[in-house]
Amino acid sequence: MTALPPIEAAKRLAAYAAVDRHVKPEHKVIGIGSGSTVPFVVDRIKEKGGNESRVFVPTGFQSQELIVMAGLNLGDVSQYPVIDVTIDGADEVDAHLNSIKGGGACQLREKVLAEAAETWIMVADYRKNSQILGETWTQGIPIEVAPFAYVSVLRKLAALGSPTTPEASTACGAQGKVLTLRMGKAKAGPVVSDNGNFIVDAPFPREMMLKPAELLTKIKLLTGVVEVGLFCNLAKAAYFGNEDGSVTARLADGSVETLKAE
Ligand SMILES: O=C(CO)[C@H](O)[C@H](O)COP(=O)(O)O
Repeated sequence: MTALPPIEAAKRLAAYAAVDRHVKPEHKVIGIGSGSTVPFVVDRIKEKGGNESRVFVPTGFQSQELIVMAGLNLGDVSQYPVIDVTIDGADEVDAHLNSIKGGGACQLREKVLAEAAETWIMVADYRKNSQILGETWTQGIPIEVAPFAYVSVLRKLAALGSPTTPEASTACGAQGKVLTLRMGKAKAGPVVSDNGNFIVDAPFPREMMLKPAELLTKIKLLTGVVEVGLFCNLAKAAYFGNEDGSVTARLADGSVETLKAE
């Protein structure tokens, strides 16, 4: 196997373990998530073969390109509303398999494919394996917002408790991060999602992050919010590649397995 930098190697370990466990020969419709871990998922699926009679459904532009470049059959969730298994990355996963997603601004399509899947699996490196959301992913919950409503949504998120000054953020345990409209890196102006919407990153007080499903409901009810990057009660398992070459598998029933390095 090619030598990779440690974090990339950890991502690959997680992705390979998840494919080996959850993509079964009888699975014909497979969801492919977004981010930098997912290319290893596609590599493994390609390597294992048997894909001629399968269809792969992407969560966004990046995964669509991955599927096409790998020579796999591309499908759409409107053609395949029931997916056998979707494997996706995550920005942080808590002790109960709730997660923050949307670091790549794909959370709307990612959630549609997570909910469409009989089995939804997360893959990540060890840095994402957390107890409480917001511990390591400090920039806030990614929220997809209708562009014309973003100022109104920012005001409502602030009223809900998302801090707008570093002082308030530090005081409430949100690690100094503030409510922000996500801006492009090589583009003037805001990040625009694959669906033409803006992304707001909203940190919340630690006590609110302890109850992610409750927080998700509150944010989702704000007019102008399209989707929230909190994924609660959806995952069957999460796989984390570790620095020592092992993989930690955390399952929905709370059990934890360590898959030893080969
Ligand atoms: O939610 C996502 C994109 O919206 C990604 O799955 C998440 O950001 C994880 O990415 P990576 O595998 O690069 O850590």
